Amino acid sequence: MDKTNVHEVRRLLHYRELIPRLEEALGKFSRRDSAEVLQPVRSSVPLHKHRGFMLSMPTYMENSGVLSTKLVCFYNREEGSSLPAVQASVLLMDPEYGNVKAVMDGEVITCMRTAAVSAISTKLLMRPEAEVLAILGTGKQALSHYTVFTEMFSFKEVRVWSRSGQGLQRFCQSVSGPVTPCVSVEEAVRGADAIATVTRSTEPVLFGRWVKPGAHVAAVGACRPDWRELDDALMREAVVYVDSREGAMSESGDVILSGAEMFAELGDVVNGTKPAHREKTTVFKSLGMGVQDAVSAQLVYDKWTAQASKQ
Ligand SMILES: NC(=O)c1ccc[n+]([C@@H]2O[C@H](COP(=O)([O-])OP(=O)(O)OC[C@H]3O[C@@H](n4cnc5c(N)ncnc54)[C@H](O)[C@@H]3O)[C@@H](O)[C@H]2O)c1
Ligand SMILES: O=C(O)[C@@H]1CCCCN1
Repeated sequence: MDKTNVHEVRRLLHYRELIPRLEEALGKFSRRDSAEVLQPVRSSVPLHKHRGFMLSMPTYMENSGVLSTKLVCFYNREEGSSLPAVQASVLLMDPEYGNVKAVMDGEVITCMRTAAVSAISTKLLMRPEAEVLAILGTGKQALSHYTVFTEMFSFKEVRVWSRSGQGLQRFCQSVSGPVTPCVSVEEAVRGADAIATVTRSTEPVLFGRWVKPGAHVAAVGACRPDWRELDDALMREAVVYVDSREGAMSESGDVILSGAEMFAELGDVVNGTKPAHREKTTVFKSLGMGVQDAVSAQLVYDKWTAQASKQ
């Protein structure tokens, strides 16, 4: 298999197949069994001139025979820039021979697996009677979060906020279901039961004083140790879950700078070794993990080879 392009990955990847695999992978990761998942903290190279970073995300799942690495560049672009904020490729390798089996587009994988993991955190940590979802940001992640959240849950209202009026308009035109555009973050999140923060902000946009007690926040942006999306009050009041403790300690400004305690990894909740505090305000601080890309790429590869062998 050579280069699998964006359209091919989009055609082959579906949330209904991806979500159970990701949930299983989160559980495996949190067991810290090196035969299940070996995933060192990713390395990061700053691209100062272009206000970006390159991340290298190797992962080995010995028991499943999956060896992969994602290479991803992300940028803190000016608003309105036509250049992409995130570009990625995923390499799948044969662990015995060391050859590359597939190189595939990583942008769709990044969008879908990140939104799917936020949906898993929301499934596990949101109150069952939830009615209102708020999405902060209107970029690629906002779209994938809208798609999977409206597929998985039955919210009565989905609100969205963007600091860019144009972005808000584009988002509302491109989604297939109902959405309420909001002019301020406060208007979007007041009374919301679930909130997804998917911005490129480097300073807090979501403040604890606006958040309904018992709400669940899936915090996806702010992936640098000095970047924030959530304020100290929210971080300290909420029960904080992370994807990886090591990752959060090295990369999450919201965790490091607030001094908030990390209660558990999402995988601990999947494994039943830590409780899901649905009754409390919860934050899931997502940074993204190589194992999420590994299982997503393997799923694409399996479906691609199964189809190719029938032709
Ligand atoms: N946790 C993960 O696994 C993961 C994966 C991919 C991307 N991300 C991060 O998620 C964020 C969104 O990614 P994307 O691909 O949707 O980017 P994008 O560029 O497509 O969208 C970014 C959105 O943030 C808004 N924005 C930019 N600067 C802002 C500011 N200062 N305040 C408020 N809003 C601002 C933009 O208007 C836009 O709506 C980025 O920070 C990215 O690094 C995280
Ligand atoms: O895990 C990822 O793929 C992302 C890419 C962009 C920055 C944060 N992490």
